[in-house]
Amino acid sequence: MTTSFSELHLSTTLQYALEKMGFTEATPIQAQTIPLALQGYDVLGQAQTGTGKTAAFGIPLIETASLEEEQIQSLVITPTRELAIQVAEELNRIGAAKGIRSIPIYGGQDINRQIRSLKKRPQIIVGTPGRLQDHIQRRTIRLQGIQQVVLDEADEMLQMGFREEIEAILSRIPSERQVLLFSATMPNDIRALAKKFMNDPKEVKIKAKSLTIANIKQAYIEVTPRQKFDALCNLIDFQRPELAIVFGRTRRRVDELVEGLSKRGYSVEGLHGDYSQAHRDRVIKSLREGRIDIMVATDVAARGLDISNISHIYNFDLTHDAEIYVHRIGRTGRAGKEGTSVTFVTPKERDDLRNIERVIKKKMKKIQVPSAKEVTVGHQLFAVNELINVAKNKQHHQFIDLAEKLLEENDAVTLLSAALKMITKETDQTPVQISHDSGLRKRSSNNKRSSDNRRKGKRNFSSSRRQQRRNKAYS
Ligand SMILES: Nc1ncnc2c1ncn2[C@@H]1O[C@H](COP(=O)(O)OP(=O)(O)OP(=O)(O)O)[C@@H](O)[C@H]1O
Ligand SMILES: [Mg+2]
Repeated sequence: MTTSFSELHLSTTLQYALEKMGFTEATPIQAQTIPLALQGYDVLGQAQTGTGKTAAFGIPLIETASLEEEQIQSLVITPTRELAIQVAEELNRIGAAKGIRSIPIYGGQDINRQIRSLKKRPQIIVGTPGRLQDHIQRRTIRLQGIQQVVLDEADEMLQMGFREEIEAILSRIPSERQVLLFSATMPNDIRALAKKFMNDPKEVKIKAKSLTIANIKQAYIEVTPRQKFDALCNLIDFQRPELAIVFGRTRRRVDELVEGLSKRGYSVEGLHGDYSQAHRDRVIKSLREGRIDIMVATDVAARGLDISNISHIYNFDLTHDAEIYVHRIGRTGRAGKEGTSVTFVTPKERDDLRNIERVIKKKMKKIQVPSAKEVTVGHQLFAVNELINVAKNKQHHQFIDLAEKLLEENDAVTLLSAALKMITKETDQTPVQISHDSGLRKRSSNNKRSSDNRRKGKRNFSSSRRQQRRNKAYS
């Protein structure tokens, strides 16, 4: 059953904006949560990655926003800076026809510049918890006019140690506000937060067999740590992703992978918390615009990022947190597109893989790493296809005279095979050393991301500060 936006009784201005964006029908999470949010209920919304949760909260915010009121009306809180930028952009697209403006507010950007843009009185602010707190304390953001608060990826913000900031922000917002909370994953501690700060929320969970979306083909390979890098190159060469994200465990791993892949001739950039915000913005933009083919990232890129042409996710390092896994692979297969993920598993990590499969309720398919010979054949087939496509699309006319001349003195097979040799990518064997990584550490009872803790619904607050430091490292 499908729901059109007109059935949701949206204003014609908004329907027009959505049509212009190419949104013809509401996704299930939108169909179920938009009416509730428009009626003023608090909403807890859970749906798989890439299924339109941003517009599910964005549409009601914009529909109810008023152009007359000269103050901030809605606040959206996101865990990462990249996400704040992306969500503000999507809200601006939805709100443009009505004249509703959203601005992103995040750490790493000049605060005075942000203060100047706040003076232009946007109706919606999308920010990361730390920087929002900063503005609230400076009184450059005033909360008394806020009618709606959205927590996007609330579970991640708690995991990152932002509980204090979020609670502090929520406790300063007028109590008659509406709170909307969205994520693809809803661990138990979110419900505790919801109980404390939401008013009898309506819970909407889009039913699915698995936590992960069906249009992502999920595979894994078994490799030793030493084989990982060559396996990655072979997979990339064989699968030929349109755009790919490779997830590494640490910043150092990410740096080494970027260096190694560049040495082998791939067009690649890295993303992690040590880079300046300007660099991070450039990398995301390059990937969006297809100026690079591969982004290697820490989990800072695991949540919410929406780049439609990402066709492949490589989990170079396994995560033992099934929720992180869900979000990582969810960077592909968005808005109905197909995607592929390949997870690298060392012999020691087999149990962790099984644990993820159990939590997501889906088995991954074991595949073999393509051999060097298969990769070579793949390169050759690709070259042949390229050649045939150029011929089919008649892009070769200016070479016809030259070809005829060449054929007077040489035979066709020799010439054609020489041409194929020239356009076939050669497998690059440049030696690359990636530092030894001891793999996943044993789960400890102190680890907040440990599934054991979650199962018991137990939270470990004592490590909150440590976690916060880690999150700064991470974001
Ligand atoms: N009704 C719709 N019709 C067509 N495309 C849509 C619709 N709603 C959203 N989209 C598009 O789908 C893509 C994914 O949406 P969005 O980023 O909101 O997903 P999400 O559910 O928040 O995923 P994640 O859990 O990874 O954050 C976006 O490019 C968005 O513009
Ligand atoms: Mg999202």
